[in-house]
This record gives sequence, structure tokens and C-alpha cells, in this order.
Amino acid sequence: MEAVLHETETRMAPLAASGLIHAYEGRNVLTGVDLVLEPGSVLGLIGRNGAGKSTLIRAMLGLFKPLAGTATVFGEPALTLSDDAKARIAYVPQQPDALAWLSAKQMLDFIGRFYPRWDKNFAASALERWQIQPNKLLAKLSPGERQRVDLIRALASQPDLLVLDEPAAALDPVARRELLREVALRAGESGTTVLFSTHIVSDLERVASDVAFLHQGALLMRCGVDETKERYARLWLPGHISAAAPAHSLSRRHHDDGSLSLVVERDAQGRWPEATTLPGARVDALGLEDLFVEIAE
Ligand SMILES: Nc1ncnc2c1ncn2[C@@H]1O[C@H](COP(=O)(O)OP(=O)(O)OP(=O)(O)O)[C@@H](O)[C@H]1O
Repeated sequence: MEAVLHETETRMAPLAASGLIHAYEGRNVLTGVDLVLEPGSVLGLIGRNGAGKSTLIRAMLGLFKPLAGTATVFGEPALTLSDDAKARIAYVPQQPDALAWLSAKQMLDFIGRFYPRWDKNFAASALERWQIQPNKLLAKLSPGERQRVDLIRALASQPDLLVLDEPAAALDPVARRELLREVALRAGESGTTVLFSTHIVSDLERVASDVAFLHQGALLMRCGVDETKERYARLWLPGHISAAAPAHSLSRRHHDDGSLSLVVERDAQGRWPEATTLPGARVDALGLEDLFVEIAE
């Protein structure tokens, strides 16, 4: 029954990956990633430099063929998407460089022709609001301006699925806020499903409904942003009881004085590991940023 439910959920999902494995030059970059986005959710994908976030995003969108595993977009195999499905997706890569010989306005006019729901007014007003000279060649824009134009392109197509690879990397704080507001608006009002990768935990807290943490090509955790504080904690055990540490933890750090810190998780029944109740054990709540630092270090 559970398998059937899972299959249905995956089939209906705007974006889903199962068992994705990939390697570059003999080095594993994705080690069997399963990830499903529910319609209307905003998933923040976080992880250290080189964790595999861009590779995962590109594999999920069918932009290359991974060594193993499958990805689907709106239930269609990502590698052979129909034109209808493609028209419902907007993807902004980390370093947009396409069509650099056109001006911002020319590029937006050109791309707009391929999208049935293209919002011409939004494109024009966003160019003005984000202070982009419409007739300047894309190649001559600063990286932040270039990224803004690509974000305008993505948003003007009114996608059902918006995928942003580190959208805020080159943006100043004001532009970042505006982008996040726009993303939250699209998700809230139009039900757009959003996947974005980021290093900026506060951005994620501001707009994401869910968070997934990729570490060395593996998805270490995935849960609701509001749930993380309830679900994960740091357990500190002094040396004399450190042997009682649970076998499973998300991270484990031995200290010089013999004590041990671990990131632990509640089980399916909502219980912390037994060691948390031992006299001398200490359980600390973890904010999202602390949680990532603890796990990724
Ligand atoms: N085309 C490629 N050829 C060889 N190695 C690659 C290629 N693309 C990515 N890699 C390597 O795969 C690993 C994961 O890269 P990826 O860009 O997916 O990470 P990331 O999590 O997006 O990193 P960042 O946060 O720095 O953008 C890195 O070690 C990178 O050097």
C-alpha cells in the first residue's frame, strides 16, 4: 500500500528523483538521491560548496543523463520532456550566459515568444524596477544585473515549476529581498512549485516551506522548515557516559576531554534516543544554521 502511495505521489509530483547516482572523473557526486517536491511547495536545497546541488538540479531537470536513477517532471521522464512540460518550467542556472549577444529587452522579447503565458508587462516593469538598461547587451551587464535579467525571464514565463540555482549569489541585499518576496508571492498566489539552492540560511528560513540538506552527494535530511527545531537537537554526553551514545546520528564529534556531541533525531514515534535521558546528558535545540554547521563540518 505504501509503495502504491509513494508511486502515486511521485507520478503527480512537479519534480521527483529516485536513486540518482552520478560521478565525475571517477569521483561520486550523487550517491543515490531520492527527492520529491509536492505541488506548491518551496524547497530550499542547501549544502556546502561542491556538495552536488547544481548536479542534482540539472539531473532532476533532465539536462544530462546520470549514471543511474530516474527523474520526472510533472510525471514525465525528465530526459524526454514534452514541449508542454518544458513550457511550464523555468530554470535559472548559477551562471547564466545564454544569448549574451542580445540586449536584455531583445532577449526577453525573443524568449517570450516561446511561452504561452508570457507576462510582457511584468518583464517590462521588472526591468525598470530592477534598474536594468533594456538596450544594453547582456554580455556587458554585471553578474548581478545578468542574474536579475535571467530571473525576470524565469518569472515572466509564469511557470508552474521554478528552479533557481543559487539565485541570490550575485544579488545585493535589496535585490535579494525583492526576489524572495516575488518567489513567496508566486508560491502563495499562483501555487508555483519552487526549488532553489542556496548557502544563505536566512533566505531559506524566509521563504522555503521545506529544506533538504545535501552533503557529499547524499541527502542527509529533508523536512519542513518549521519542523527542524522540533525534530533535531544536539546531544552532549560527558566522557563517562559517551559509550551510551546512539549508534545512529547525523553527526558525531569527539572532544579532547572525552565528551561527545551528536546531532540526533526523533524516531517515527517522536521519541529522542534513550541516551538523552541519562543523568549528565544535555540536549540543546539547534537553529537551522547551527544544524547545518554541525552536520557539514
Ligand atoms: N562537468 C564537470 N566535470 C567534472 N567535475 C564536475 C563537473 N560538474 C561538477 N563537477 C564536480 O562535482 C562536484 C559537485 O559540483 P556541483 O556544482 O554540483 O556542487 P554545488 O553543491 O552546486 O557547489 P557550489 O555550492 O559550489 O555551487 C564538485 O566537486 C565539482 O567540481
